[in-house]
Amino acid sequence: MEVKAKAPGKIILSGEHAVVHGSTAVAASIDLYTYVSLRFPTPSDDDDTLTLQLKDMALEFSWPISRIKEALPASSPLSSIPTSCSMEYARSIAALVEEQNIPEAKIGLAAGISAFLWLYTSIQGFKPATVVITSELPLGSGLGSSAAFCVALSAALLAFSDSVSLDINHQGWLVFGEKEHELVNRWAFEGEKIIHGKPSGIDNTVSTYGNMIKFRSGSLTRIKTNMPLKMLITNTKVRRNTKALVAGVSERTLRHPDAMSFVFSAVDSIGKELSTIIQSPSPDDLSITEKEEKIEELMEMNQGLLQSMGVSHSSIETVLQTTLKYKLASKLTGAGGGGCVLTLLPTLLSGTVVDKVISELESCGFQCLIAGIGGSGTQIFFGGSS
Ligand SMILES: Nc1ncnc2c1ncn2[C@@H]1O[C@H](COP(=O)(O)OP(=O)(O)O)[C@@H](O)[C@H]1O
Ligand SMILES: C[C@@](O)(CCOP(=O)(O)O)CC(=O)O
Ligand SMILES: [Mg+2]
Repeated sequence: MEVKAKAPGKIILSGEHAVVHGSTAVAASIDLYTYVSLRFPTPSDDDDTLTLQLKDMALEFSWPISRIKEALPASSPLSSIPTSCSMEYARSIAALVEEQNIPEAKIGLAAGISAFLWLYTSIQGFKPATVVITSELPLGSGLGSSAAFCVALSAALLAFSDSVSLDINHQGWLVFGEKEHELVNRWAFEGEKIIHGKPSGIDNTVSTYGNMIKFRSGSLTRIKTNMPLKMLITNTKVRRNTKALVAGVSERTLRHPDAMSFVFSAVDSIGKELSTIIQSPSPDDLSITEKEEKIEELMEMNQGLLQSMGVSHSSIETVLQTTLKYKLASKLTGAGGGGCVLTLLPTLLSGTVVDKVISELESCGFQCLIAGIGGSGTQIFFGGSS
């Protein structure tokens, strides 16, 4: 029995960090995916282990099922309702992760492996299986690799659970229905909590549903748009950790509650205005160029507010200054502190300018890509190959 699942990464057009504190944010899926394949052994395989292979990194982690049963609280009933990982369970999982001797340079993976063990044992219990992960997303760069990982994992695990009933004979990639989407999203959020500490839920939500969304306090509004949005994504290649950056903003908020509440409120207004512009039918009173100019201004304002939250970085500032030379507006995307920067590429911008700005950014050691925006959310595929 085998199932594959895929889930996309994302860009946040406005509102990262502030969304954790209740502000409106706007995000879109991108056409870079994390893939999870889940296979249960047949009795003749005589395999009684749970194995996690991280293919891109050539890493494999494996636990005898007897060891997992010994380490984790025996009375963890399989739950059809997504539940949070208790402190006690988290400690037991941490012991299982520590035994794997993760290379020091890859210690950031411990959080992802813990989320894996939580989601696996909560949805599938103590069954042997092999789970293989591959990803087109850079990890820890603001493109939502943690959410894509949790969403694809939850989708694969739920595909073979009693909580959903699916046509396992379906040919090709299958899109979940509303009920399954909700379940995947809620489980993925529990995984994100293990990785991020205090996630807003925007990343797992846009990875589950795809397209473009407006998100505020846990609820999503789908954004319908005919506007062709083209963004250059520049990866500064400065790795950072979302959990630490989110905690840093919370600490600043505790120190300066009044000032920060104005910052969050300004970000909220930016998100609302941005979604109105993106959704306004074309052609209307605003031409595409006028809309793009407004979006550029909102992006610049959002970047200024992110800077005042303390999540910019010298590498991000270099990208901003470089793109500004070409009169292009940019903002960081995701948690900041390094990671990726978005630059709006207006419809009428010539290819020559795009080539020039990319080559200047690349000469600084950054990596540029133009991803498709607003594609499909999570999907599953029954059977061996896709
Ligand atoms: N393909 C993957 N395999 C294992 N762990 C992953 C994978 N993708 C993401 N993760 C986990 O998520 C962490 C990165 O998440 P985060 O700091 O939120 O950055 P981002 O979500 O922007 O990539 C990694 O350090 C790892 O723990
Ligand atoms: C900073 C934040 O708004 C987005 C984090 O995105 P990423 O993990 O850096 O891709 C956190 C959140 O909303 O959960
Ligand atoms: Mg993340």
